[in-house]
Amino acid sequence: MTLDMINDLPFYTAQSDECDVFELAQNNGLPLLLKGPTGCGKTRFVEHMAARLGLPLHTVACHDDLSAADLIGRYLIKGGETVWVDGPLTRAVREGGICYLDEVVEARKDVTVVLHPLTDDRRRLVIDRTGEELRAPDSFMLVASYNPGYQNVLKKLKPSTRQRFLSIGFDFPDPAIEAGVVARESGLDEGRAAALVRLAGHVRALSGMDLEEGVSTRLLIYAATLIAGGMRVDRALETAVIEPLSDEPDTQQALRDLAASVYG
Ligand SMILES: Nc1ncnc2c1ncn2[C@@H]1O[C@H](COP(=O)(O)OP(=O)(O)OP(=O)(O)O)[C@@H](O)[C@H]1O
Repeated sequence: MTLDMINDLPFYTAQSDECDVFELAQNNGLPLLLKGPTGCGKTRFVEHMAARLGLPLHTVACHDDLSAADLIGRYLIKGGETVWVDGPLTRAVREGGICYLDEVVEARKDVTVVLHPLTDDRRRLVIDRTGEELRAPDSFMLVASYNPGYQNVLKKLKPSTRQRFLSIGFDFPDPAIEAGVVARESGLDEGRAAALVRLAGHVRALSGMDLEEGVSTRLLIYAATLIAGGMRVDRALETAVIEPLSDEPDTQQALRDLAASVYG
């Protein structure tokens, strides 16, 4: 039995010293930015660390319609009365917990500016609508993630935002670690999980195709889950890897050829 299971923590295998960095950042009231491709474990890492530190976690999936009120809160009519309802950022500040802004680069710049007084030594959240100014408790931590791989020139974090965060670069784990993660999450045996990870290595090395990004650990876990459930490997790869990665017939064929070379 692993320590994670004993403590009932969300399962997470560290890639490097990211757990120590997170803990030091949290201890010192510093915000943290996680950069890396989709499905490589950033969210799981935050869930694991929040549980390990015993802090409540409020996660926000950022998008371009997200308003400052979505983060901070708004007045709502309830039973004929107007009541103030905290947003996830305010809840995290009040509770001294963690607020995780997933894909923060999707949020409008006027929203990210709300974060500025919270992410420097002021550590304050101003709630204009209620006239409150909250001082974040020492345990409060802001964590954000983004995927630099999308190379969307229009969507970049302002330097004044990104230079308020410590940053950790994530990538897909080393093959042995990734095979362990895939096996553990799907129930597939390590040998067949390792074959999926080998295929992933080839897919991630492909260049000049219409793949915006290599196959994620998340998709490998999907494929492994289908295989563990009794699906033929080629069908599982079609559904969990090839179709999700590309709509282009030529690219799909190239992926099938790669799979054939691994599974020969
Ligand atoms: N190091 C790891 N330890 C344990 N599980 C992992 C690890 N890396 C990836 N996973 C698994 O991969 C899945 C996808 O990871 P996660 O949701 O954390 O990705 P993400 O990087 O946050 O993706 P996105 O940017 O799309 O939100 C997790 O649900 C988990 O099953």
